[in-house]
Amino acid sequence: MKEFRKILAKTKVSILFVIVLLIIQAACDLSLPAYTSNIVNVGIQQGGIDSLVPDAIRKSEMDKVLLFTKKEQEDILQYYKFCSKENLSKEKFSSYKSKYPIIEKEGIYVLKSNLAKEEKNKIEAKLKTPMLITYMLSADISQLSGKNSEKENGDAMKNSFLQSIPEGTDVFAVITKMPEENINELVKEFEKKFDSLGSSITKQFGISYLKGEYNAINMDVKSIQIKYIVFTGLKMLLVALLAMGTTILVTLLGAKIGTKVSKDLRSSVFSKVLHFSNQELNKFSTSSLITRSTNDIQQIQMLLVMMARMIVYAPIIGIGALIKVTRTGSDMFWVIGVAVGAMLLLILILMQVAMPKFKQVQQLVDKVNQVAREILTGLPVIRAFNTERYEEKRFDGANRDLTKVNLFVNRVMMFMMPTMMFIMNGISILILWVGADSVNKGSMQVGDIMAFIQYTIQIIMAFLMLSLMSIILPRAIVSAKRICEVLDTEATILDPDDTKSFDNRDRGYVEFKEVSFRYPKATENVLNHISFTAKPGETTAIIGSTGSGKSTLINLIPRLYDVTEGMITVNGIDIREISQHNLREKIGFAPQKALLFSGTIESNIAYGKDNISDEEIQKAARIAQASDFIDEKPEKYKDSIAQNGDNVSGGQKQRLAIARALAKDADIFIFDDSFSALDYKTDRILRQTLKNELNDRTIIIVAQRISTVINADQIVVLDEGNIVGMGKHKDLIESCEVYRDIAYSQLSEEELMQGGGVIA
Ligand SMILES: Nc1ncnc2c1ncn2[C@@H]1O[C@H](COP(=O)(O)OP(=O)(O)OP(=O)(O)O)[C@@H](O)[C@H]1O
Repeated sequence: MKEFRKILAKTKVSILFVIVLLIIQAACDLSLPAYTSNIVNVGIQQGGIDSLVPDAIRKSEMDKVLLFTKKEQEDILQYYKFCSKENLSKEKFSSYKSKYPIIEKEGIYVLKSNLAKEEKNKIEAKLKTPMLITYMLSADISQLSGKNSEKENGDAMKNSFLQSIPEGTDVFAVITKMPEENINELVKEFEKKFDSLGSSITKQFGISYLKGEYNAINMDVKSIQIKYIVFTGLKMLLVALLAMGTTILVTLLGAKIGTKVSKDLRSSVFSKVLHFSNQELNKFSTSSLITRSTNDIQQIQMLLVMMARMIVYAPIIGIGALIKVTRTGSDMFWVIGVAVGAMLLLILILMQVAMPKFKQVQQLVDKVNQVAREILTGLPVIRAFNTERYEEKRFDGANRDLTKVNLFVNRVMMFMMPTMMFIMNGISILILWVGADSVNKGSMQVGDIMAFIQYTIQIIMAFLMLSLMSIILPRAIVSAKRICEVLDTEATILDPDDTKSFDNRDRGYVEFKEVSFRYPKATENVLNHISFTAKPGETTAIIGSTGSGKSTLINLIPRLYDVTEGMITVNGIDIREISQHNLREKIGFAPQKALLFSGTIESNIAYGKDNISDEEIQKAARIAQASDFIDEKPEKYKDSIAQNGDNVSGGQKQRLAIARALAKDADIFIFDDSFSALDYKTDRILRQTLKNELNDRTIIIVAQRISTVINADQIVVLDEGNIVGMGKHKDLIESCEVYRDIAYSQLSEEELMQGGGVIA
């Protein structure tokens, strides 16, 4: 987990950058519904007039308005410039005339430019009520307002207020003469009525008043509307482009983070595995390690790519949309509860039905993989035993099971999309239904309903994204755990802090001192108190029945496992005190199972030594008795070797593995049953050449054949992990029963007396 965190920490900056981008994207996405609402409310319904502060107003009209706010008169007028034919220069006058044609007849107040929003809000607060009262008391209300609802409301208010005034009297002339207290009372009465009408309707009154005033000034009202719609549309377009840009960047970065993390994880897992001893390798199994470094890492990559989009974005947009919805001031909040509830119910039902099947799918995929691998690797055996039919049926069964569950899961998930669309459309209808009433009451505008629908959909989508993550997340968590298991496993074979080094003049002097060994988790020792010495210039052979511990014994020398008791020394130094690299440099090893790598004959022989010359390669091949068959190949040493060395015979493979060990020019050579696939003649010549060419090196040979060991300087006889005999052939034949049994089972007495008849 520690290393996993370390890998994620490397992408911390990119992840932070993605979060910032997602916040920008969410801000853009969240502002789009507000723009739509503004286009509908202000652009279409209010003719592009967005505030109740008149840009220009006739002097006569301003005088009427100011009647109802005498105390604030100066405060309001400071934001306006009075313009008339008399106080403007000729040029200014003509420019004002083109904009406000009425100026020819009457002076006007023009709002000062560059006013801050707060200042405008302040003016609006002061002017709104007086302007509305002026509107209500205007004689030609029916002309000013095109809407029936406004006309009805306006007429009703006007009639109730003006009952006391005789018909035909100028209302404003009367009010001008009224004492200030009476005017204040009048204003209060109107305020009460405005409050009862609702903010949306009173705003519409104010807008209607302004439209009428602008018409009276002969301003180009149409162009105000078009300007507002085009300007807001352009802003919307910019925001949408910004959202698009951030989406592309986030996707790119998400993919980059995902691939980088998976690349780093793959290298970490791989370098960890390379340092594993056989003990750790056995613990995980090779196929599981392959799956962990491919499929499991792929799951993490997928999660990281999606995480940016879903886990981070969904809460931002969900919470953002909730805040925006509350700001609309609507009382339809409960609709969101209904929507989210319906969504959660749908997801819950689907999860209940589909989730167990998801797990089953994974298990069935494993099964199909296992059967396919078994069949593909065992094809020669299947053909030899004519069991193609049976295997076909076996594969078909596994395949069919997987298809069945997959189809079920897909059918269930198929319901998800249409049902989700149904819920979304249903919720939209519900919002329209409830919202229509709010519009009627004047507490909401049409554009607000549109924005409300869009925000609700954004909230639903956020929940949906999070629930989708709940499907992907458990799988990725399992994969992360499997990867961490590998990363957290410490190799049991480690270099000491202070390593000793060999004296370069010494050859390899190998000594086993009372060595015992037990495999991890095994209950009994495989080797017991083994003590012997393998000296330079001598061949030490190890012989014993199958399972007696021969391979185990020699695997201890290059520290593929560590001894459990006793010690092994090379040139007098405990091999655990030397670095693994230095120790293994000293050893040329030909394992029991000759394993070649894909490449050429040359690359395989040169595998263990840097900067090896062609002569050295050819010499190693010659000693290993491989040059004859190599020379027959069309491309000789450049001839290709397939994966696992599948395009050469068993004997040829062994000879190349021996050549590879020899090319290393080491001090200690270990051959683990490496001559078993060789014919007797080659075996004999090879041993003879080895003896001649490597006369100052330590040779350790594990063998089953008595003829291979008969001429060794020292033969160690193993039986059930114990040394039961040690010495030369002649002595052992007389003194060691186990050796004698092996010998007699392979050669006739006569051959044995002649020294095997095959001994060089
Ligand atoms: N990785 C392992 N984990 C547990 N036990 C093991 C492992 N490898 C080998 N053994 C056991 O250790 C014993 C000795 O095995 P080893 O391979 O050393 O025998 P061997 O003499 O080389 O046999 P052969 O001649 O058949 O290659 C056997 O009983 C075997 O089952």
